[in-house]
Amino acid sequence: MSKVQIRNLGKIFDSAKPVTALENVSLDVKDNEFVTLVGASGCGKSTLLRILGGLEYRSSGELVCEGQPVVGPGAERAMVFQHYSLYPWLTVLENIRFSRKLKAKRGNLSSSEVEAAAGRADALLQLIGLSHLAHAYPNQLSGGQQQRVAIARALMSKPSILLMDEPFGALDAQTREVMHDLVLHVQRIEKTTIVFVTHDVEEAIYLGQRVVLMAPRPGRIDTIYDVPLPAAREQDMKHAPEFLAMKKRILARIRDTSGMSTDSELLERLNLQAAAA
Ligand SMILES: Nc1ncnc2c1ncn2[C@@H]1O[C@H](COP(=O)(O)OP(=O)(O)OP(=O)(O)O)[C@@H](O)[C@H]1O
Repeated sequence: MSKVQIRNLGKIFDSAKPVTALENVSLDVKDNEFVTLVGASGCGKSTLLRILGGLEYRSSGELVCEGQPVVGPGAERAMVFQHYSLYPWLTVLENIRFSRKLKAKRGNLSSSEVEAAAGRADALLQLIGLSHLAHAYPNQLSGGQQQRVAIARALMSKPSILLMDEPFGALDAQTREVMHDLVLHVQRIEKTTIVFVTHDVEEAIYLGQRVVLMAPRPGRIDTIYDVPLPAAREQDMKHAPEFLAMKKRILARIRDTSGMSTDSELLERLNLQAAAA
């Protein structure tokens, strides 16, 4: 069954000069599927994710999550962004528990639910390997550690859909690899459906069961690739011929659809102009 159904979705930003950020986008994301979105800058990846998260209105089309039309943010959908946005005045554990605490304060949680929530926060801390830093503050953590806390915080309300916008964009290559395996592990045990935006084609193939390639002007879906790798990913798979062939194909298609010129004649002209200046 589809967890997310996107039908003929469009988005026009009504600025002085209207921008068609998305046109006629249709996509089904299955239960427990991991879908990655890639594409040239400005093709509407973040806009699509924000619409899925209910943070942005669509201009046209339909969007259904778990059988319900999306009209705003919802507890079944959680978002993780590139910038960790932790509360600096709260400890790691308090950051993770934050949303539950708010609910409890508002009287929306029974005492047994509060207890269960405390247990879940501890379990999430263990899962992300940061139990020893439970009482540290965000400024005492590395970027990778902060992003692990942000992921745990997003998972705290047990969302069935996790929307991730370049979550590892600011991390170094080694930390990213650790984060990739962590997020795959989380998805396996929590059975979360994940839609993940990235600029990094290797990351998109390693994580995704399908890679959705978008193209700009107007933002649209260009090609959907089924990733031909076993479900249980291992870092070595990045060197497999089918992985490398897919990476090459997707990179070439991004270049073709980006609208940016790599034309040698144009570069030559720039060189001549620079020399004449
Ligand atoms: N608030 C806004 N007002 C006007 N135009 C916007 C707004 N947000 C995004 N856009 C435009 O919509 C288009 C899609 O933007 P979006 O950020 O979704 O692309 P993206 O694929 O995520 O880009 P990148 O990979 O560079 O982050 C771009 O042309 C952008 O300039």
